[in-house]
Amino acid sequence: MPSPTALFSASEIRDIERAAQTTLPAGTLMQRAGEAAAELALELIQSAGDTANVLILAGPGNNGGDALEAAYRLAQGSLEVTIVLCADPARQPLNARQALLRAQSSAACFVDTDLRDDLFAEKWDLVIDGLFGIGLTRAIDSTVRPLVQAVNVLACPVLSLDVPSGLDADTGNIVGENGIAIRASHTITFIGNKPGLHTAHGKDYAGAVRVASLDIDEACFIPFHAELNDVRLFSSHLRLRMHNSHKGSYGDVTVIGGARGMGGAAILAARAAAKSGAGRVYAAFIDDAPTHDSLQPELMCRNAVDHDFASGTFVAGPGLGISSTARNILERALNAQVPLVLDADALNLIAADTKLQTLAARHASPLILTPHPLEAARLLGVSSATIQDDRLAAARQLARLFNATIVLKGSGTVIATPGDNAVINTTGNPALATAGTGDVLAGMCGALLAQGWPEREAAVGAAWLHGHAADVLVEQGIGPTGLTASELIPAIRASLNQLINKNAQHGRTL
Ligand SMILES: NC(=O)C1=CN([C@@H]2O[C@H](COP(=O)(O)OP(=O)(O)OC[C@H]3O[C@@H](n4cnc5c(N)ncnc54)[C@H](OP(=O)(O)O)[C@@H]3O)[C@@H](O)[C@H]2O)[C@@H](O)CC1
Ligand SMILES: Nc1ncnc2c1ncn2[C@@H]1O[C@H](COP(=O)(O)OP(=O)(O)O)[C@@H](O)[C@H]1O
Ligand SMILES: [K+]
Repeated sequence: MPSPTALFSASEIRDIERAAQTTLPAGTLMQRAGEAAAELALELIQSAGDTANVLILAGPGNNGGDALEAAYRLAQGSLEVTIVLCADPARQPLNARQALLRAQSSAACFVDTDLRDDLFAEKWDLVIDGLFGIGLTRAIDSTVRPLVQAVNVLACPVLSLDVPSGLDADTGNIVGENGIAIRASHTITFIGNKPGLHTAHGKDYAGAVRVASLDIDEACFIPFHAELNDVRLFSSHLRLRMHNSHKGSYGDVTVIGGARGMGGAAILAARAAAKSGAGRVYAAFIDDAPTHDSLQPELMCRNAVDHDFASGTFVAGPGLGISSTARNILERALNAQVPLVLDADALNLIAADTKLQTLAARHASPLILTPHPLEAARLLGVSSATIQDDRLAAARQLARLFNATIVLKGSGTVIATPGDNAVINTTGNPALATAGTGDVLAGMCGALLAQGWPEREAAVGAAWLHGHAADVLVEQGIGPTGLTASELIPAIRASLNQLINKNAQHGRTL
């Protein structure tokens, strides 16, 4: 078993599969996949009793073979198993053809796809989707499309095998132009976990993901290049405070931003930095600075032009604007050899200015960039659709270009650092889709850098905590609708303290 958080591309899965097959009798992996799928199916229909009605859709390739193996097993008991075979048996791969023969020998009932209307008038307790897996190369065509549409409006659980049919396992996008995909409530994915189940459309289409490694020998697993976020990735920095410490022990953060009309963005980032543990926080405003933040008077508010850029950690961008003053202040920050987080308009200014690009790429201290897809698109000179087409590739490309840690935000935030595995964040939800939550994330990254966390751990830890705080708030009924960025900040503080306390060894600072 590889690490439970490892993610593999479809081509890596095929390599592992090939290595495993050399030592196993033909059809073994498919039989194991069918067995694991049948096991989960039984869990999902537990409440429906022994006579539950299960509809199984089997496609033309090995994914269909997995479905037929599952059908064969489920039909051994008292369940009503109905199979729709969307394949010409003469063209099935050998193992899938064997699986068909076994399913045909069972009590499962085969129905014709033409009987679709009757089919979907039935009440199903579970649908198993084995139409297509990682072999889908083009949009699901008109023969299967109506079946997918019909499944997607059913109220029962839908279990996809390996990947929801129609979803790209590498990118989380729908395969092909005008493609369509099954929206599953559960996905059982084989051999190893896949990035496309966790980013872009992945979470919406895959539902709850379970990995069945099919008992493949550990030696067949190749090193992985992407992984799911996990507290273990940053836990060594979740340290209790030394008693003999002072504000200088936890670093200074300066947020540069807050141009006229956008002062709130800088304040949100600064408040988030303070509540994520920075020792001192400055809010350096591009235009007129307020005397203070009356809700958070600890913040030191001042005009950016008067600020000293020689030391501390900087978060440039929240509400920065794109004025020439903003540009010149940003240049000063890029020239200073200080840890730096770049967000929002700092990224837009850099995208439009080759000198700033060079300065950013040459920045010798820790550097984190936190673009959303449109900002990433501007930095790479492409459209945001191109970024979303392959979020992992885009984040990795930006990491190489700027020799920095990139946090490509959105559903399944991707964190990429040169020379290291890309990480897909697992926490967070659409409550975060509201103005200002990105400013909060940038402030958090700054605070963790200021407390001495390395850039990758700061980015990965900030993304995890930011999402976790939103998850906790939604559980409490504060969101998803109407959660505000301000409300997120105290929840982040609570999550951070909980993690630190949980991680502390018998109250000792290690
Ligand atoms: N091998 C093993 O040991 C194991 C494999 N495993 C399982 O195998 C899955 C991969 O199987 P796979 O490679 O056969 O591909 P799969 O996803 O079934 O689809 C390919 C078929 O679809 C067809 N097709 C493609 N696009 C189409 C379209 N738009 N519309 C219509 N047809 C289209 C394509 O036809 P063609 O492109 O040749 O015309 C071909 O017939 C994997 O996800 C996992 O579930 C597990 O059992 C573990 C062990
Ligand atoms: N659907 C979602 N699921 C998870 N996280 C999300 C979702 N939508 C937005 N977020 C998170 O919310 C934040 C939004 O940041 P951003 O778009 O920069 O907003 P703003 O600039 O208004 O602060 C990011 O951290 C992003 O990952
Ligand atoms: K499938």
